Amino acid sequence: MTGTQALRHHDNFLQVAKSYYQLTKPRIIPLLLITTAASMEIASKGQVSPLLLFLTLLGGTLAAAAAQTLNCIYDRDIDHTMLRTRARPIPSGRVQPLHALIFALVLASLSLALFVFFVNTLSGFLAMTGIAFYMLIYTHLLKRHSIQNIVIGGAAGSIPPLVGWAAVTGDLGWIPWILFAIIFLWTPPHFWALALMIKDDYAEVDIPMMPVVKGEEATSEQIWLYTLIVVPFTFLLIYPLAACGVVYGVAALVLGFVFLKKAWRLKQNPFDRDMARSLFKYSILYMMLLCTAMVIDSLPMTSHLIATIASLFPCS
Ligand code: HEM
Ligand SMILES: CC(C)=CCC/C(C)=C/CC/C(C)=C/COP(=O)(O)OP(=O)(O)O
Repeated sequence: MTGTQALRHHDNFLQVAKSYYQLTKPRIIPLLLITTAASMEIASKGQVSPLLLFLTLLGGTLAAAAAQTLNCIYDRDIDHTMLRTRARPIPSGRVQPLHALIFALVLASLSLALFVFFVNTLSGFLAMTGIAFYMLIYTHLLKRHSIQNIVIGGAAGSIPPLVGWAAVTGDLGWIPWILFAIIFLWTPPHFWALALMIKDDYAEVDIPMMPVVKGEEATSEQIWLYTLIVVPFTFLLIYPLAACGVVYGVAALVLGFVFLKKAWRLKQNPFDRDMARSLFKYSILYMMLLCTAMVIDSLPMTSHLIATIASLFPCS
């Protein structure tokens, strides 16, 4: 092989690797992992073993990547029509659906093996349930047929904290189910804000997303209602569950206030796409910071620090 041929070969390999990477919709995965990590830190009171954390996040990454790849195969027809998704690897012809299917099966098998052999069976079972729910319930049954598609489908994206909790404790309880519910209730404001921005795209492919079927006013009203429920819901982790403390409490209060303010402003201006964009972006920041606060709150160092500060202000 000449030098030029070797270089071309190398470039081709990089292009193929990039296409497979894009099949996994990699930008969404970090937030799924942050919710998993937050749950693990709460479950272990901030003392999760770094190896268990690494293995669980790796297994979660592989499962989420498999789920997204399967979704790319199933939705290749509508992805081809929509502007936002047209350049994805399958609709643009860079990856054959059969090759993508093999890739997804390999990722899912690696994830299951990793969970079962190095973490535990329950976490593996939950991760596989996440893939199955996302594909069968959301992508197949609901996405193209029900206006409640992302409300019910949101359960798939809410499974990662259950995986994290199960990885640490081997079972489930109230706290992980409340984490599940927080993400479940957060999903409609997260997604419908985006759907308001790109309503025309969904209308073109006959996907019954809320803004297409019910219009901007009803959607922004629904966004407001879900935000109104999810923000108070986040405080259940403090009372009665006592899973989080003051750091999380302050974060949930401030972050929740801004979330409500943005949702309220959108309700007042349902046709303003900039406000919808602002709420969509904020929804991601909200979940990221809320989970980060859970992690900080659960670290033993934080409770020591708070105890020290409290001792400086003795009350008689
Ligand atoms: C049924 C539930 C959900 C639906 C339908 C949904 C839908 C979407 C869509 C269509 C996008 C735009 C992606 C793109 O431009 O390619 C997006 C972005 C995003 N979603 Fe969701 N989402 C859901 C749940 C979640 C969950 C549970 C998380 C994580 C906890 C999440 C995290 C993100 C992030 C981080 C982005 C931004 C990606 C970027 O930077 O481009 N989503 N979501
Ligand atoms: C535990 C585990 C493995 C869970 C996996 C759950 C999972 C992959 C959730 C992601 C939800 C999501 C970002 C949906 C995108 O909607 P869409 O597919 O309609 O987006 P699109 O319009 O961009 O294709």
